Amino acid sequence: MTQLAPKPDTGAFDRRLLHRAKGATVYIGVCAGLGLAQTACVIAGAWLIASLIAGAFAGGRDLASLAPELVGLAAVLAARALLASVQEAAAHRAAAGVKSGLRRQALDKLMHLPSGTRHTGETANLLVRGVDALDAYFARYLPQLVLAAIVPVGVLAVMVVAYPPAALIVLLTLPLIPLFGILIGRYTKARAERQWASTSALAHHFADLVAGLPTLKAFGRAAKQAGAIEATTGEYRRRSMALLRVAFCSALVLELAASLSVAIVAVTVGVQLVEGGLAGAAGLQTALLVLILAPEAYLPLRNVGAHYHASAEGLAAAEQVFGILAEAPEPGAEPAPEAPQTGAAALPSAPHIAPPLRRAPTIMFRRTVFAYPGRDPLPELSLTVPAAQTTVLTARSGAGKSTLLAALLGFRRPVGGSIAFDGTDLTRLDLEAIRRSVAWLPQKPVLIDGTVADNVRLAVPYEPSDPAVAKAIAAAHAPDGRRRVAASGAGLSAGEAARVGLARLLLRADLLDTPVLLLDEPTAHLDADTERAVLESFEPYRENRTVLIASHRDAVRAIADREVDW
Ligand SMILES: Nc1ncnc2c1ncn2[C@@H]1O[C@H](COP(=O)(O)OP(=O)(O)OP(=O)(O)O)[C@@H](O)[C@H]1O
Repeated sequence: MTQLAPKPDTGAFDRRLLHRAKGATVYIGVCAGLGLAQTACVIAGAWLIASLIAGAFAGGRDLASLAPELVGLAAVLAARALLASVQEAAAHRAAAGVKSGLRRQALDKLMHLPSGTRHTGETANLLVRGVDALDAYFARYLPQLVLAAIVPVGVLAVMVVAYPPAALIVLLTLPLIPLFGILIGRYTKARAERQWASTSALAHHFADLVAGLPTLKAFGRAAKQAGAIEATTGEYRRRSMALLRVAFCSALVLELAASLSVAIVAVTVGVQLVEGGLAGAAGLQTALLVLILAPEAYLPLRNVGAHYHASAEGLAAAEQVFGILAEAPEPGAEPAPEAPQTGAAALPSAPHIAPPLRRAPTIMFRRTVFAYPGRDPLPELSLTVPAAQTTVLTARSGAGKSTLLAALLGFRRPVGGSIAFDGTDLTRLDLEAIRRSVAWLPQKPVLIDGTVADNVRLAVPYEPSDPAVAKAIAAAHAPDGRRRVAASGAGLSAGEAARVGLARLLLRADLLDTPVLLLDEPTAHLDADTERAVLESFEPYRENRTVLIASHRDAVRAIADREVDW
């Protein structure tokens, strides 16, 4: 499981989050503007209520003379409601922008990181559910944080003028709220990270389980998984409850501190009223103004504490996204291009993308060593793949043939030695350009939901013509182009799926004129007759290309110019 980055920066403002998010600074500005307006409404509302009550009960004013205050109060209440809805709309807009920006950056980065090092279920959970959890940060926590910086100042200023002793009490007790909030927040952060880790583990586990369910059923082990699921969900429940416990306790503590502080103000004001320090209608109005305003000073600070818990999960997820963004890209990787807005419409219309390698290259592995985490490194390998020839790798299973093919595309990086195309080290070449020069058939081609033809069309970065697709399908002896394929190739036999993959390779070789062909066990699932037919159709594609095939099959070895074992 990907670990959380060691140096979190998730204080009041997560600067990296705001820095990464276009428009977030504007949003903070909008929040500040709305905060000022809300503060004005709070003060005006309190003053109007105090004036109404004092006027009616101590000043002997009738309903008609109170009308201006009543209208004013209605206007203030309407303005508060309007500001709240504008705030809500701005928050959702900002959150949507930030989330899509983060997802795009993470996906761009993932495209340039070595494949196979990250669990799919976990990554999907992070970029969907995890990033969604940032809603609470942007829509709830940040606005309250801005209000917490503005409202108490405005309220205190009014209190200083109206009744300084109450202002002094609020000034002395107000810091208790953030102090308690910070103390509790330290607990929350660690717990939110643990809870997020268990969510990731749960997603990881479920994705594996669903993918492996047919196999588990065949071996009669499906029911046994219930225990494992129970343990993972139990862990998730335990950690979620622990986080909620802290959240409830925190709300209680902050509530208590605020209530006690307001009570002290109320007692002080009450004593003054009784002793005559605040006499008459004016005295009553001042007392009411102070009593109404005092809780308003504490409210945004209490809300900051409460919303911090709700936003903690999103921040823990954002931390992991930053981990991805900070990872070193593949050597030679180009900066991430702007993501296209839509699928088909964004495809380039020009049907020709010049392959950067103009002719079939000689590929050299010099004392190259590959290693997988937690495994002994594979044996050192030196090997020359001659230009414009077909080389078949026949090394034993597990020797590293697929690894070697993947390395030519930059999906695996050697830990020692080097790989060179025509004498130039791969690390000094433009990896995207190299990939555009290569047509690759992996051992298990990825198939998507659609028709066979849809799957073959994926070979090139634009919409290929129907005759070109049909030609590739025929040459690979793949099933009819109109046949439906479900996700992951369901609906096709293993041999049929391999031939759809081969058709993809042939289409790419044809249309992009790729000088390098890499094939991993292209005929592993085929009967002898189909294998012969496929290899015959493949013959013209091998001409003037550097072809590297991993295979143990005699028919494939028979077409090789060179065989390599190690
Ligand atoms: N993602 C991975 N994580 C850890 N080890 C891996 C990973 N992929 C491959 N390996 C290991 O690296 C070694 C080489 O694997 P590779 O698939 O390259 O061998 P291969 O020669 O293509 O095998 P085969 O002929 O069976 O396809 C194997 O021991 C394999 O277990």
